[in-house]
Amino acid sequence: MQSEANYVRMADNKQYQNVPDQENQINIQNTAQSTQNKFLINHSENHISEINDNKQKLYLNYSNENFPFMEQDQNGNYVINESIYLKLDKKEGKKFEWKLLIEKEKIILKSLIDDSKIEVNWQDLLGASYQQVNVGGHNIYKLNIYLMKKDRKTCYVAYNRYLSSLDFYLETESRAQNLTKLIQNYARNKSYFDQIQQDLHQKKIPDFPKKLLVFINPVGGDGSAKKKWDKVSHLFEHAGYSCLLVLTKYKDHAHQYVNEIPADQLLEYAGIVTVSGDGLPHEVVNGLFKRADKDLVCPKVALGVLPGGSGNALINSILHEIDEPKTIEGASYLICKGSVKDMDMIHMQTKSNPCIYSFLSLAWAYIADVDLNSEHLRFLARLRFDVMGVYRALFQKKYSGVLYTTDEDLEQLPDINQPINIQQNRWEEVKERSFKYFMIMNVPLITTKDLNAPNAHIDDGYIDLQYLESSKGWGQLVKYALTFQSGSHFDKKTQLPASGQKFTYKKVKAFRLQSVNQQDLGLLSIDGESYTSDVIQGRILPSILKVFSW
Ligand SMILES: Nc1ncnc2c1ncn2[C@@H]1O[C@H](COP(=O)(O)OP(=O)(O)OP(=O)(O)O)[C@@H](O)[C@H]1O
Repeated sequence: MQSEANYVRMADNKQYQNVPDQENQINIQNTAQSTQNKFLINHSENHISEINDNKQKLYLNYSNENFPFMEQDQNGNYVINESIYLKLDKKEGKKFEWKLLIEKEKIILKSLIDDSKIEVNWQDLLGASYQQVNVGGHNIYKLNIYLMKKDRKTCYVAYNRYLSSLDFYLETESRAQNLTKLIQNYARNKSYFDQIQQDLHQKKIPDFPKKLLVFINPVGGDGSAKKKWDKVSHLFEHAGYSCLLVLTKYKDHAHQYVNEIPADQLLEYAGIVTVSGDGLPHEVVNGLFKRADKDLVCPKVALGVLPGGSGNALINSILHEIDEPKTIEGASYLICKGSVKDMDMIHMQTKSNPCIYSFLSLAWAYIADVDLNSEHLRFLARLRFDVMGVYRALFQKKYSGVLYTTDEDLEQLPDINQPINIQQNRWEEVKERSFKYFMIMNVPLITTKDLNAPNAHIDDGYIDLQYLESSKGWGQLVKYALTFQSGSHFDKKTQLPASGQKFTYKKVKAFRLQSVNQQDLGLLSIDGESYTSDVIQGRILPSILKVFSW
């Protein structure tokens, strides 16, 4: 598979290479020349006494060793002894000694000279790297601790995650390397804190699974997915990941790739990332779940999405649910943190396609029309949905179909070639057979920003169903079209359709939609991809897909 792919392998552990730091070298040298002996601190001479405030804390100590070690305090808690660092004030050329404490929720850097203290919440910690720098003729090691704090530059701009770094200096490479690994491990997984003691006891800091398989769709959205990746790839390096990039060459390339790659190779990856709209993750998920060994690989490989297309509903729904910035930096940060969550999917079925895995939605009638008939407006990026949405709300169509739903858990879908047996599984049939709007949702957002299903959650075990029968009148679709983008078609308190809205809203476990006359139902959009059939049915598969989230 790999020889066919147009791939670029990023340098593994690039951050470990020696990178001369010209700026610092010049600034530091002025003072270091005169204070050379003092500058390179002798760790054993500067041993700092233990700090014990009865909290569970880790104190790093490198004295006489290149490896931090731990010991038990008088309360029986394990502590890792303190270490000494230099922080250099570039402007004034001063040097400061600092120590590093790692706690379960945060890293604390304390100055030994004054009361200065820097606290980094685990939640904002991205990773670390080190480089060799030459200071006053001595090679020392610059350690960068990377943070990505949630912030807004001005009140007019939405929140984003911004990269910053804290720079410290260490005397030996093995100290810098060990500490880099330790911080990268801890940044990815808070519970690594509990394991640090054991690792240090055995003088071994493990490498975490740090390979990602990244698919980039060069033709998705406005065609800028590769540029978008280039803008954030350094964040993945700072977090310690190495990435195999695959630029997709044709539709279904990613599907085929993940479907055919041998399991042992696939399991080397902590996750699969797409830089695209929703089409490429749809391919990846279907390629993965249609593998014969899906029960082995799917629980171990997580899906991450970087918004790089015109419809980015999946990643924006995930970010929406955890209140993270809906930006490529926010999405990158989410993947870098490495936490994984179980998400629901819907197993959908048409007569010609017995198994379609959907993580987003099924649109028919108005929305399918807007989504799929706006392909010729692709040059407008996400604006294409707005332009087509207004047009179709003004010039409305009616769509015929028979709709069945049930809120009972189904072990499997009914035989698609047989009529639904209403007596079984509490199936209900909707009386009216003409609709203007029909939407099945598994996530809250229908596009990059439209909050169509504010009460749908990625792991609630239900399908959100909304539909509007034709008998409800022309004005109802216009009212719906004007409000569904903001989510104000729902009452926030009751979580039911807002006053004046006449669409039907239900949480169901399974559905079937079939044509009244054996003809095609018309356009069906599953996760934004086009399908046609005279019947489509689906059931919820709770918590089956691993996605990067917390
Ligand atoms: N190299 C390629 N050439 C043609 N089509 C491709 C290629 N790579 C991926 N595709 C297909 O492009 C379609 C759109 O992809 P993607 O979701 O990334 O972009 P998008 O513009 O946001 O579209 P969507 O409307 O689905 O959100 C998908 O169906 C995908 O299978």
